[in-house]
Amino acid sequence: MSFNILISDPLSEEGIYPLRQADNVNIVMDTGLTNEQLEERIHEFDALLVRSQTQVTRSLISKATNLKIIGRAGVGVDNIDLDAATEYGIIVVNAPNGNTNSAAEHTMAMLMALSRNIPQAYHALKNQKWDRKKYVGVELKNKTLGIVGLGRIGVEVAARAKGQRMNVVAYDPFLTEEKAEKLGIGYGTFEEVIKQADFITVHTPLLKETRHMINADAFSIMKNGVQIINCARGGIIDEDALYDAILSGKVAGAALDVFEKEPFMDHKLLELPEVVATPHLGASTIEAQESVAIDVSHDVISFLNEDMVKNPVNLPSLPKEALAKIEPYFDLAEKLGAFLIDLTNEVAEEVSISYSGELYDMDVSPLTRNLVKGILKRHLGSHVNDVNALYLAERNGIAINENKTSVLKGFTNLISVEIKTKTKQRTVAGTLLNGFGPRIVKVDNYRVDVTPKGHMVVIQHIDQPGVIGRMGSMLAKHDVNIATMQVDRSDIGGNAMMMLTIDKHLEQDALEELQNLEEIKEVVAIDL
Ligand SMILES: NC(=O)c1ccc[n+]([C@@H]2O[C@H](COP(=O)([O-])OP(=O)(O)OC[C@H]3O[C@@H](n4cnc5c(N)ncnc54)[C@H](O)[C@@H]3O)[C@@H](O)[C@H]2O)c1
Ligand SMILES: O=C(O)CC[C@@H](O)C(=O)O
Repeated sequence: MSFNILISDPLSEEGIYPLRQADNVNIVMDTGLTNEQLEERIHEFDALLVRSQTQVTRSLISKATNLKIIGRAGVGVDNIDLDAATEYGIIVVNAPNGNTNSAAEHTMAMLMALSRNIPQAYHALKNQKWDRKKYVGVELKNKTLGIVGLGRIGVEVAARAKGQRMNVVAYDPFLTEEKAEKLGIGYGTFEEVIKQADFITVHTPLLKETRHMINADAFSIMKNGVQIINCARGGIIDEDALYDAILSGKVAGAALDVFEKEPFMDHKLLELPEVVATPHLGASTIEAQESVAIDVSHDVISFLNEDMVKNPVNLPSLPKEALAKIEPYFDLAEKLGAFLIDLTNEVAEEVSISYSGELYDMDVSPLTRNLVKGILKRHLGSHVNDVNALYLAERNGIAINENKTSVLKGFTNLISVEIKTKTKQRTVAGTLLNGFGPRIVKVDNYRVDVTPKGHMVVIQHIDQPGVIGRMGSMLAKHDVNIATMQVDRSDIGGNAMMMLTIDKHLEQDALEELQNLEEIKEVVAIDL
């Protein structure tokens, strides 16, 4: 199978070497497409690789009928409509580590440029002004740097600032006392941190909670003469409030690499001499660009060829070891879902999944997604995948319940699923037999032992002599060969279930003939 890949933002040529090496991809690098041109062409591609310029909007995604993966060569994915990608079953991957160092170094460069007025002094000198008085700066040593957002970049900035002999104090909802101690920094609430800082640098993503978190209220509690740096995302700082705070003298300087609207050119902030600015250059180093492009290229190739990614954004990712443990169950989970929906032959309203035995200690979320995928594919088709299965279940009003228990008799692991539809309630349970693969071991209250594969027939009947013989001859009449047969019953002469695996699909006429036998209550053909 070959794949078409579009690269719509400039990516490092060395970085996309893994893509160039793959023999089943056709790469189109076109970084000059307008939004309209992109929308016209996007259906041609299986993968789209971007940096921060291309706006991957809902409208674009809705036209991307063949798109399977969007790769973001960088961290921030705010130029990608993640909800739309998830809904359309398109996986989004990023390169979260490749530019951390460069972004941290750029932050330090901004901090130093700001504290020593380097850009302003340089600009004056270029304009024939030798002014040593005007550009007196301040030392960083013994000043307090407040870091808002102590993730990958925040941590690196903290280490570098300590190297400058600064006191570092940070706020991050996930920052614990132990972590702060280990890093040798102080910590506090948002207010506590921004109140005591001489310099404040933000390193959060742009989220609902972080949009304008540095606003007029925040400025009002900061020290007079505070200096602010934003190398994270435009919008974390309220630009109008920053402008006012600089004019009022509250803020002595600001260094900005990112802006609410980019490109950022005709803005009143740029007219202020206290503002130092770069055009979103935090990740613009040869090393970072190569590294993010390599990471994202590897993920795109391995997703297209093997369905595996390291850095998914719209799918929870598991550590390698945890994934290796849970992966063997994927097929069983999907098959149980598919089996159950064929058995009920009605749209699901509620699905309750119980994981037992050794599954108790595992992160089973990928199994739930696979199981729900198996259920939904029957009515929603092949566009259901791991990315959108839970979203589509929710959108279609299907409640998904999940529970775990460590207690289990007989098997080492068991997945039991109950499905409720408008008129039915059915259950199936399956296990992964060590060395033998997946097995269905229970259907409703009947015990079976069947590999969930190929063509099956589930027959509910009355337990009485002759049924099996009559059924066998009827199937023979339709040239249906029985591969395996299992029978279980509730009690002598009561209800019973027969489960057959057969060598071909059971046609409707054969199914109806079976159904017409007096002792038979229900016949369901299942093809997995
Ligand atoms: N200027 C550039 O070119 C450039 C380059 C790389 C990254 N970035 C941006 O830098 C930012 C940080 O990147 P990262 O790789 O360190 O991300 P990260 O995910 O490792 O860290 C983000 C941190 O922000 C914290 N956070 C979230 N909400 C918060 C809140 N309300 N208050 C305080 N902290 C909060 C998170 O807990 C996390 O620790 C992102 O916005 C990213 O897009 C910019
Ligand atoms: O692509 C870029 O240069 C910017 C990347 C940066 O903003 C990021 O979030 O990784």
